[in-house]
Amino acid sequence: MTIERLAVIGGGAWGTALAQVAAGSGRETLLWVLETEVADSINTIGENSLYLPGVPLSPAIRATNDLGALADCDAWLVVTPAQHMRSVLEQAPHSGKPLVLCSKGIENKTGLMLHHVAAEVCPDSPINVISGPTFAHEVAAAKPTAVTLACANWELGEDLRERIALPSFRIYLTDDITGAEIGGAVKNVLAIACGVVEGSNLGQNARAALIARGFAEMARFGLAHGARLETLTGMAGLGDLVLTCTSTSSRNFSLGKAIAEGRSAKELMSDRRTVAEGAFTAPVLRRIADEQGIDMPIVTAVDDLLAERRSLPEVLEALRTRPPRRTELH
Ligand SMILES: NC(=O)C1=CN([C@@H]2O[C@H](COP(=O)(O)OP(=O)(O)OC[C@H]3O[C@@H](n4cnc5c(N)ncnc54)[C@H](O)[C@@H]3O)[C@@H](O)[C@H]2O)C=CC1
Ligand SMILES: O=C(CO)COP(=O)(O)O
Repeated sequence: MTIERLAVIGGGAWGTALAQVAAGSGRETLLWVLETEVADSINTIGENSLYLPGVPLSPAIRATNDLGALADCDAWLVVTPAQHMRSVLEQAPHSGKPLVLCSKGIENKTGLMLHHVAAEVCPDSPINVISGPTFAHEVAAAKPTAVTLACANWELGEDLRERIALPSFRIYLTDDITGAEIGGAVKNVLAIACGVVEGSNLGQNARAALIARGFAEMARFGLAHGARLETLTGMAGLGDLVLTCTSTSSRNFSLGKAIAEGRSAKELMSDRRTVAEGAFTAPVLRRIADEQGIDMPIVTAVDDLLAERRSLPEVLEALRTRPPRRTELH
């Protein structure tokens, strides 16, 4: 199928940056945003001054608050916070259009991965996923970026790639939707843990060890759910893990750092406008891992810290004194 008119659902930093990509070759792109002031700011001054300030946006982007306006578009990039995806899709006029899920998380109340949520709400739509190491401000500024596009079928994947890719936005195709989603969801929790290491001044050796052991947790969880290791070692897993575990540009990393510096997790969460998905993913990921007997000590530690169930010295001591495994992955 020819995909010409693209819509982006969600006017946070990432939705706005993806609209900038979709409009990159001057093609009209519709951006649904929740807040009227965000639509006004994009349509009048060409900037999303609330979520992506300082980035001049393409004039080919038109913002709307009306979900009904999406009916005319050929495919939708879905970029709401994970916990709001279901309710937004339920109100949108879907009718078998391809969806590309770009959010990272697991639905807390059901434990479902986002492609399962989308399939429940939009049963006639082919569901696809974009994931990878993609700080929104860099993508919006056309800095070189590569992502994984996981597709329901190869032909649709090629059509979507053709429509979305730019020289600065390189797209690798796969059919491993589960792997692409798990990589993006799990790395957010691990980025919080790396922020804790940074804020606790534990050093770069400790951070590298945490990235490696965190990846082992991602791989154990992913493989148990049918993900492929090649996906988890690619953009959507390891690539994104490295990005967000090494930079204060990551909201998740910064959250962990602030907790280690003595701020209360609950206070930090209640104060924020932007989303740190790892805080919502940690409890549900831990719950699923516990139910399925998947060993995820770093995820468990993050969940306990966020819920203020254990103190920072307690979780660090528990991680430090775990008996070493015979092999690294199992
Ligand atoms: N910012 C980034 O660099 C990247 C973000 N992502 C993912 O994209 C998703 C969206 O994140 P951002 O665009 O960064 O958001 P953001 O943190 O910049 O903004 C928050 C967004 O939440 C929306 N929101 C708040 N309450 C809502 C509700 N009740 N219903 C629907 N929407 C509501 C706001 O309208 C706004 O669009 C997340 O899953 C995130 O993990 C993925 C890759 C990169
Ligand atoms: O997912 C991201 C980059 O790939 C953005 O990470 P944060 O949500 O931690 O800022």
